[in-house]
Amino acid sequence: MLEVSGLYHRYGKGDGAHLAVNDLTFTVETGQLACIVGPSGCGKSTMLRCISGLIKPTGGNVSLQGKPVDGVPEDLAVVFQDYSRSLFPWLTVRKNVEFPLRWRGLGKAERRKRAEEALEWVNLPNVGDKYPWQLSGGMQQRVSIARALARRPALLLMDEPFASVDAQTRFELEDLLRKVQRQNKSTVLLVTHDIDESVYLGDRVLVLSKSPATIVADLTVDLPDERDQITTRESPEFVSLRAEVARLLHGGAKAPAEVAGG
Ligand SMILES: Nc1ncnc2c1ncn2[C@@H]1O[C@H](COP(=O)(O)OP(=O)(O)OP(=O)(O)O)[C@@H](O)[C@H]1O
Repeated sequence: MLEVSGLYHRYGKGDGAHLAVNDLTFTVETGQLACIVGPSGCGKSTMLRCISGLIKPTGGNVSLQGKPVDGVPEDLAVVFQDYSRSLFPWLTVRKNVEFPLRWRGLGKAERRKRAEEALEWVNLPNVGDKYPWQLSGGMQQRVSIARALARRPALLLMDEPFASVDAQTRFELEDLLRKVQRQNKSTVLLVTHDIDESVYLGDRVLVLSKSPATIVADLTVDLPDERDQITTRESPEFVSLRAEVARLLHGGAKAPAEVAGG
């Protein structure tokens, strides 16, 4: 579904240049929930901006469904951390979810149907007529997720989507995301700096180095598909994987053969 090859990005030129992303190579398969975890400031957002076509990388290639990404692809949706700035406060929740569908040429009835359906997926069937500012932070982020899913994107990119909500809401949103992702067989690439979250959510965890970001490990999360915030997090497999990711993030190297994409 997604192929990233030798991705490299440098901001600026000459003495003031800053290398943010260095030679990233990985793929994400259809229906997979892949998490990328990396230290603060390592270049995660830069990588996502390159993948989403918002910025043109200095080097390397990104392709989605076999087509090179050059500009923002129609088949891609992004959910950002800051839900309060991504929803339009003057539109109702339903209109917010319908909004991107207008540009896909869908008629009014189809837009309405898709918006209602997506709001059901995120357990918000009765808030269509409310405005975003009448909802809690967690509910607003669920609306953002519904808006992204209503487009039925080939790839959903999520940039620290649960970093601005309280711990309890974060757990609820994590479970909701896994449920909806499984149900719709969505392909998701989620970036986080939270080790536990990456292991709990992911089918895979890609670990990034300190700046400039490069991949230090690509780990398969061998946990049961059905996950639970208490029992999964207590399981020996979870604890061991979390320790492995923490070790890698703090500079421990992994054997080259275990690093996907070289
Ligand atoms: N537009 C820009 N111009 C110049 N430098 C930039 C720009 N955007 C980001 N950087 C620099 O590139 C590096 C990586 O930034 P980026 O935001 O991609 O990291 P991040 O891992 O997403 O950070 P965080 O975890 O804090 O969100 C940082 O040193 C940052 O200062």
